[in-house]
Amino acid sequence: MTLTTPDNPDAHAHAHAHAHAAQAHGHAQARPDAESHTHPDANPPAHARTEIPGPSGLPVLGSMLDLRRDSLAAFLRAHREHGEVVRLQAGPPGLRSVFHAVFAPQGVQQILASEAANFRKDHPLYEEVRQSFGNGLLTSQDADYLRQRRLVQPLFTKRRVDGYAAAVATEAGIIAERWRTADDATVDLVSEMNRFALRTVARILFGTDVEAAVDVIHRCAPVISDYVVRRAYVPLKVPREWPTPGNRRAREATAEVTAVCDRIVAERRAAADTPTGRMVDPRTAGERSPSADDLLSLLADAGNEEDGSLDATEVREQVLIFLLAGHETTAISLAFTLHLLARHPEEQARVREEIDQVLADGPPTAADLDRLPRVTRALKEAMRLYPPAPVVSRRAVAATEIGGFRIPAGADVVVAPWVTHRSPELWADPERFDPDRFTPEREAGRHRYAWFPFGGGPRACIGQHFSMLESVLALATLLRSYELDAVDEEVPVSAGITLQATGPARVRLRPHPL
Ligand code: HEM
Repeated sequence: MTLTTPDNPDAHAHAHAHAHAAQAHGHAQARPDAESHTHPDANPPAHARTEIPGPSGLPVLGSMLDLRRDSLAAFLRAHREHGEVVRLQAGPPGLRSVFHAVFAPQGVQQILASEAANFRKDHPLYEEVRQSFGNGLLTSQDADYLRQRRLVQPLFTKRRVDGYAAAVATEAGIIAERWRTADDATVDLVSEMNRFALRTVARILFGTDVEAAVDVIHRCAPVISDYVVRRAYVPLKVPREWPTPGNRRAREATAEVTAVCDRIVAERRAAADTPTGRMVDPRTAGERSPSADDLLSLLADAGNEEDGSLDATEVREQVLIFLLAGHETTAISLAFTLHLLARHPEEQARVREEIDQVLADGPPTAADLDRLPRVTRALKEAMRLYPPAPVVSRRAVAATEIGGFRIPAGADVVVAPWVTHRSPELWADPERFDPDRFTPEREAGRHRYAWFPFGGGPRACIGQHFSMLESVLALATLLRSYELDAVDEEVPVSAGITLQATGPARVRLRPHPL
């Protein structure tokens, strides 16, 4: 897999220097990496076309209803009918919101990587996410972002991530055990994997004291996510303070998750003097065991520092962002991998054969990761068909050119793994589940941004290595214990902040002899 986020902590110093240089131009948002060249003053060449094609939609509402009803289908149709750069408009004249969608890998690379400094997280969707979930690593920009990323990066180096394998295997083992008592031997993968991923990220990043948070996040996160997405695309927003039922529901849900995060932080602070709760120096964090220097320790410690590297609100917001970003995405990729394998028994048998050959009696370890390429390929193919972050949004600072079209300054722009991953120009028979698309030979011939479930460039997912490890080990644990038959053939989806399964993905379980 091509991954863009460097594990090497040295990359920070390098990136930092770049970011400062970019800041001097007034647009730095990020930690540019080797891939990223900033063109903050980019002027599109005169020959760039200003008329961007796109659906005209309804005379008054434009594409609003299509986008509301099924934005993923609307994007696919826009690509099919209008090409690689499309202009969409929604809402009545005067209140119309206009945005651009870019589908070709070259354009995606420009937005996420090579012109990353010109494409900021100022898009209305990110503004709403920021207001609801706070200024954590996913949403912050500029100096705040650099500070936060430097602080948490040591938790995501390869060595640290390998150290999380035991906790992942334990949590996956708990799910496998739970399934032994499932009613009618049938489970819904969507809710099962949600629970697994939330418990796992909570355990790894926050220690073991988060049981209470699991239920609250489970219940409240979807309410807040729905609210955020609904607000992001309406031309005229009702102020958040008004006492409408929608505002009230979202406010109550936010208050609950905030209280839970505050409680987690407070409990850890109270335990700070005990040997297990000891705060540590983030500079030496990599040298210690995961339980003694998890995310919460790093954050709480930084929150204590006199130079104010993180204030109390930032600590809580970081906790919240990591709980959310760290579970829904992995959960959906796991659920769809298992469900696709349940729908493709021959592929499931090939994957299981590999697992049976590779795994010894005990739980899987990080060392098994490279020895399970078939499992990894099935996971990557599931993330192609069901990218957990189906759409990623930005706002252009300066005008630029993409694919021969002029993107104006201030334009809202989205890239959509959902569409690029299904483009017939890039993927033969794109709807077919075919894990062999991800053999090393076939991957080598592909554009870096033909497959980008983790985003790319300086703001690529910090959790990607962890998520891959977690998913492969969980798949190995579950598939070596159970054979799966699909009960639901199709699982309906919609685009929230992450991809949402809007129906169950049930499978029937048959114990697989060990
Ligand atoms: C299949 C699993 C996952 C997928 C598909 C995924 C996808 C993404 C994508 C597309 C982005 C970039 C968003 C943008 O450019 O606007 C991102 C960023 C991020 N993800 Fe993930 N993610 C996954 C798992 C995780 C996990 C397990 C964690 C935490 C433990 C995590 C934490 C984050 C954070 C904090 C960011 C912001 C990083 C930054 O801007 O520096 N993600 N993720």
